[in-house]
Amino acid sequence: MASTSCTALKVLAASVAVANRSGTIIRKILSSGNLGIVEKENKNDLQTEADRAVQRCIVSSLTHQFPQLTIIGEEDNLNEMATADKEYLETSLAEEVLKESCPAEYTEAKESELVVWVDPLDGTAEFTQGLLDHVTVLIGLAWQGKAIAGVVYQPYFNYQTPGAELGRTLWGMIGLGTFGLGNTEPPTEGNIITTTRSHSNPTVVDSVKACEPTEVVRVGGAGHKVLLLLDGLVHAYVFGSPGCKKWDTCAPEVLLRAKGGRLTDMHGNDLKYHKDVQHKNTGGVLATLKADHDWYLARIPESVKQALPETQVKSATK
Ligand SMILES: Nc1ncnc2c1ncn2[C@@H]1O[C@H](COP(=O)(O)O)[C@@H](OP(=O)(O)O)[C@H]1O
Ligand SMILES: [Mg+2]
Ligand SMILES: [Mg+2]
Ligand SMILES: [Mg+2]
Repeated sequence: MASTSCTALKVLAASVAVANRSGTIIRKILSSGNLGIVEKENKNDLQTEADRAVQRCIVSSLTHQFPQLTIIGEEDNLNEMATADKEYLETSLAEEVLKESCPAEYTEAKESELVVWVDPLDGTAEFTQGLLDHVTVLIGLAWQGKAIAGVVYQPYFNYQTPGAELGRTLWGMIGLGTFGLGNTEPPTEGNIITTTRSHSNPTVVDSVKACEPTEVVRVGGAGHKVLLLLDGLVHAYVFGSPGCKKWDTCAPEVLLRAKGGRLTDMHGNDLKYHKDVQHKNTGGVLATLKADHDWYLARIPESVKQALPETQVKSATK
């Protein structure tokens, strides 16, 4: 099989398997009733036992199988202990990924050149408030500074539909496509914009307003907001703030771009995912699937752009 010699596809297959395993961990912790909530930088920046356990699971599982990867996760101080964490070791590879052929441009990508951006639980604020379908697990793979593959796992998809299967896995690779989706056609009328529910500020408000929405959908999670685009429920995701990080955007960006969409900062620049890049997406986030991305870019006020400088990379050669 062509895929067996493609490291990027193998790492993606392992990421899909471990993302599925993460769902079991998150659901078990929520049903235990003890979320172990910790405030990080401020009261709007929370971490739960699910964030910690899932990061340990993902980092230990990927490190065990691919020791030369660079893995950068949201939750600090967990990576070292994760290598010794046998409880959470997931070593399977997702067959549905392995059966695909590696796009020619990635056959040369070496394990030591791949950077994996991990958000063990995106939408933590909403998770603690019981808005469970806002939660996703995000694992994105970057090579030569570009997002090339990723998985978005939504552990509580369908949780309000009795009898329906709980959870869904969406994965993709640039050049291969996005898998696990249904309808992606946007609403035929209006200009529906999704943005943050729990991290708003004046530049967030100004950028949304300038894009002339007919409706604003305020929900949690960068992953969840990109799923709204991919499910054809909104036209654009507009976030005029430096609060989102590379682990929030890497995997969702792949799923969008592999379907022909775009995800840029507020200046229209592509985001960079080199291992030594600044973690914050300082230029904000603008994402579209079928809508005219440049139309939204043209409406972002100069004052917002000035407040959101482009992200710096220490060395763009890695
Ligand atoms: N001002 C801010 N401070 C900290 N994190 C922020 C932030 N703005 C956005 N984020 C992070 O970006 C992600 C999407 O934010 P939002 O749901 O508000 O759109 C969340 O990821 P996590 O839930 O993984 O921490 C959130 O924490
Ligand atoms: Mg967080
Ligand atoms: Mg996040
Ligand atoms: Mg998170």
